[in-house]
Amino acid sequence: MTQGQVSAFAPASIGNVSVGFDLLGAALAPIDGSRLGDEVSAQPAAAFNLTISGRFADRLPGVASNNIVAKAYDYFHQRAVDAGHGFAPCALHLHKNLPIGSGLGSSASSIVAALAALNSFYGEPFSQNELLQMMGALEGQISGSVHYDNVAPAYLGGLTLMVEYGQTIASQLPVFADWYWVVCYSGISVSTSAARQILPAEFPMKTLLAFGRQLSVFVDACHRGDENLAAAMLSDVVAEPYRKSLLPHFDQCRDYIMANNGLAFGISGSGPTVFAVAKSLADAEAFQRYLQQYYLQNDDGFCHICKLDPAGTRISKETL
Ligand SMILES: Nc1ncnc2c1ncn2[C@@H]1O[C@H](COP(=O)(O)OP(=O)(O)O)[C@@H](O)[C@H]1O
Ligand SMILES: N[C@@H](CCOP(=O)(O)O)C(=O)O
Repeated sequence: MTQGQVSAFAPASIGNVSVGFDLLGAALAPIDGSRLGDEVSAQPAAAFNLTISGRFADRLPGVASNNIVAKAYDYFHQRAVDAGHGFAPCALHLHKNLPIGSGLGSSASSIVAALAALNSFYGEPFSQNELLQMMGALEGQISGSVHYDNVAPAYLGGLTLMVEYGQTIASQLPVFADWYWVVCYSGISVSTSAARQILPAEFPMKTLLAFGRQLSVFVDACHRGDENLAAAMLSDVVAEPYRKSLLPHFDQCRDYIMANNGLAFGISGSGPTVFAVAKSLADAEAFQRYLQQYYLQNDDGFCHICKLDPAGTRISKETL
């Protein structure tokens, strides 16, 4: 156990990235250097305690034990004890920067920051893959089913493809470094669990074939560095047709972006955040201005120009 404080920052993420429902995710880093993600700190304490601060702290469950960070602590503790590790309590602090129910992987960011901070604080009892499995299990408690497309990019960084075979949960794809990812959170909340429930339980064969073709061609195009082909595949035949009805002005914004050099436009995770992909900073700035004018619904909303975050979760340590 570390004697000082350990902090972990986990970035916001785009789930699905249009083409890979539950299978593809991307970590985000605003180009203005702002920290779009949650941070959790652990420090020695006589008993467990969770304190919370940050812009969206007041939107979280009033009872701290219902916070996913407290659940992450209990789960980590149980798993450590089961694995035969000693365990002295610690206190956690959550800095909640991400809006809840935003489609930016808000719960995933808290989960990843909490488990990464705890693992570092207790001297890395769990491997990266064990920790990712634990992150997926906690995310499943919130959304109703295990999906790694937010926790994996938030932890590992970059553009992550879910493997879920043998010991490998996710692998990182090559990225197009010059792409800008403009993300716009409208300011309203959409529950991931509810947005999963409106999807059909079964899809027609035509949709299945389109989904398989687009995802596999996208992955192949990333590996071959064919950005036009990769961008052409970035559309969502699974969730967007059903979920866009929850998102005012979605079609209008897509029409503008795609008519003005946009490479792609889609729903980030389960929404309401949307993302637009631009090839130049000038295009990204134009998309940001348009989305700020037409997609924002209230003062909680925001719009960031991002690059993909190659680093994922960052750990910092302060010794006493
Ligand atoms: N630290 C936390 N961060 C985000 N959501 C949390 C946290 N702790 C508990 N929750 C609850 O988990 C649910 C998250 O909802 P969800 O729609 O999955 O959000 P998101 O898509 O932003 O991750 C909400 O009911 C929220 O109150
Ligand atoms: N694949 C999931 C992603 C949910 O992302 P979130 O940021 O809305 O939690 C889904 O589409 O349900």
